[in-house]
Amino acid sequence: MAQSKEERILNFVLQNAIKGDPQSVVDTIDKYCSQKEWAMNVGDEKGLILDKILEETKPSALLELGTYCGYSAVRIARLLKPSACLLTIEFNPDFAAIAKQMIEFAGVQDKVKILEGPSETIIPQLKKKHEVDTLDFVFLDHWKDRYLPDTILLLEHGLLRKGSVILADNVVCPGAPDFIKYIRNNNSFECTNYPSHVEYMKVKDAMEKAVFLG
Ligand SMILES: O=C(NCCCOCn1ccc2cnccc21)c1cc(-c2ccc(F)cc2)cc(O)c1O
Ligand SMILES: [Mg+2]
Repeated sequence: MAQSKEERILNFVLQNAIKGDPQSVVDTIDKYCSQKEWAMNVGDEKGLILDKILEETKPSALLELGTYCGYSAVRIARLLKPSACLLTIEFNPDFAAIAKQMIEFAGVQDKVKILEGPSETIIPQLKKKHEVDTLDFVFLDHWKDRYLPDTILLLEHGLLRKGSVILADNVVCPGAPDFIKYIRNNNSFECTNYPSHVEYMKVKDAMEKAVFLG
């Protein structure tokens, strides 16, 4: 069977990165995807914005929507304190299998749990099935038309608390206009826009941070 792009990315990491070194895994994926095959990782430019917001927030309970190959899960986990936990939801089983191997190679498997399936099914299960109380940090990087409905699901299920941070990738390209309209007009959120570019491209993009005010 011909290899998928995601398998080629994983194999490049297994052959070129340092096992147990999450920074080398992040750098190796960025090298492959900027020089050989584009892929929808958050990337190095937006990754630095993500890093900075994580360092300011110091979260213990995190949720990521859109694992893909595990680039942002490794990038996030490398900055977390030992007791912190990142739950990451992936819809595509092939991508989830790649991400599992990527996360284990990076050595951050103790801080990351991959949940396979659609966010609309898994979010309502987080409290009872996955022992979540409230989330300190949510990274939205899945289907762009799910950003708004899933934010509303998080609110409805009491998963946000005063100070919870939502960070959304791609609010310019591909864009999430309904999410942006809602979150910027909702007085329960304090929003900040971070202009950037689509990963590994010169095309304009941005991330949006929304702090829940309770
Ligand atoms: O499409 C993108 N991401 C989404 C993947 C599917 O996510 C599906 N998915 C993952 C969990 C999950 C849980 N529930 C439902 C669906 C769920 C995405 C796309 C681009 C992009 C930019 C320019 C282009 F010309 C073309 C593409 C860039 C990005 O950074 C992205 O993140
Ligand atoms: Mg993205």
